[in-house]
Amino acid sequence: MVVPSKTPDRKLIFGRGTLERLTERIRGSPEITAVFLNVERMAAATKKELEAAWGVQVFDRFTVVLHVFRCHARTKEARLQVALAELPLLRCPLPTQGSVPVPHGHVLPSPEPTHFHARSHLKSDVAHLGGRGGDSRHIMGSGESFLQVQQRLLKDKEVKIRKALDRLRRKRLLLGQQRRRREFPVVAVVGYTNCGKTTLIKALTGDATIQPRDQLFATLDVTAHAGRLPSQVTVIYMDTIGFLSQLPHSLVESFSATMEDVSHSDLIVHVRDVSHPETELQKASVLSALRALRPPRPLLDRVVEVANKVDLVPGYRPAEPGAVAVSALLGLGLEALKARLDGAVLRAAGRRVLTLRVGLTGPQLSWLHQEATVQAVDVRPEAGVADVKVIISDSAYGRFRKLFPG
Ligand SMILES: Nc1nc2c(ncn2[C@@H]2O[C@H](COP(=O)(O)OP(=O)(O)OP(=O)(O)O)[C@@H](O)[C@H]2O)c(=O)[nH]1
Ligand SMILES: [Mg+2]
Repeated sequence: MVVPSKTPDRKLIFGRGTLERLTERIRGSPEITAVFLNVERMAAATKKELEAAWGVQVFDRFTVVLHVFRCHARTKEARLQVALAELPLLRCPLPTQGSVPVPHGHVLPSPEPTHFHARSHLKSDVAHLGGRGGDSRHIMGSGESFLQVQQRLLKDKEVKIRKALDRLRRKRLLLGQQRRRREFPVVAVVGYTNCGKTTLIKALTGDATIQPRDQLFATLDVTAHAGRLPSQVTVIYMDTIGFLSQLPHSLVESFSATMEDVSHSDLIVHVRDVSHPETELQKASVLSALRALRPPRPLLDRVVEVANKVDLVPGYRPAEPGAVAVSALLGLGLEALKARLDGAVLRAAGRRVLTLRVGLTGPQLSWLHQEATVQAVDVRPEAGVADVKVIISDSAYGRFRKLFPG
């Protein structure tokens, strides 16, 4: 049964007739224990009204995604980001069962800084104040209404969370700088949630500690894993949070700090689940979210497209010319991908892999050993030359040509 809906920010999501049909269907189906409405946000009043009419809990995208995020948040940063995203939920008047009148001279409990399960704790902070949600009664002596106190507590909490996030962000920035100083190129692996980013990184690095899972938003923290490319260059793969189309705005904002890392990477790899019926839509949604991060132009122009899960699509051929088809799970196409990454990473770093023919008696060979990374030397004594495979920066190559013309 497909029914038309109005825009989510209007108080009514359904027309009267549709609502009646839905109510009849839901009330008549005891197996329905909850209803998910595919709208970004529902007004608190709408939610209450629908729950009263249907007798089951009703969820929107925001609450479901937030719940998934909360279940998967492991690091302090992820938990803080979830807490920050949760705050708008608390801004609606809170339910008030069991609240007590304000005792004379009651001192406001200050919000507990280490608790970030915002809803329950804040609810109890505020419940101490008593009164009905939205009540404009003044609290003795303070000159503030219930609503004002509630807003102030929430604001305090927000400031605290933002400060804590900021501290973590600065720490991460420092780590990023250290990483850059060590000069390992960073490859950011991005894609729609559940497309196989974590599985791919596991396959590329052989890191046995990585755990891909068949869940949305299994990865909620940016993690780094070292791997080696055929040119022997070591790169850091960055596993990132999956994208989801129409992700609620406040969630996007909360997690944008994490995604800043993507803008600071040397190369972006975009993984797609080509077995998914909505793979094209997912691609469009990821690319537009990526553009919104405003990464440097060259980074965006060099995105390597990976078509994953080809094992599920017999006879798959990538539609776009540059895409590399792989099965991260079965390990298909990984060598071709590594070769592509090798070229792209070196190009991003202003380096290239070249095979140069040099004379055995001249100074070129020792010059190359000094100024470039020599990977292989193939000596041809009969011709008095050697073919030298090197990774060389564009500028060093320019000097080489100048010093040893011809
Ligand atoms: N058949 C098949 N399944 C795959 C392939 N790659 C990944 N999967 C499965 O897809 C599911 C999601 O994989 P993950 O690697 O966790 O996906 P992710 O993109 O990291 O997901 P999030 O972290 O939630 O955004 C897992 O069940 C994987 O086993 C593949 O090439 N073929
Ligand atoms: Mg993952």
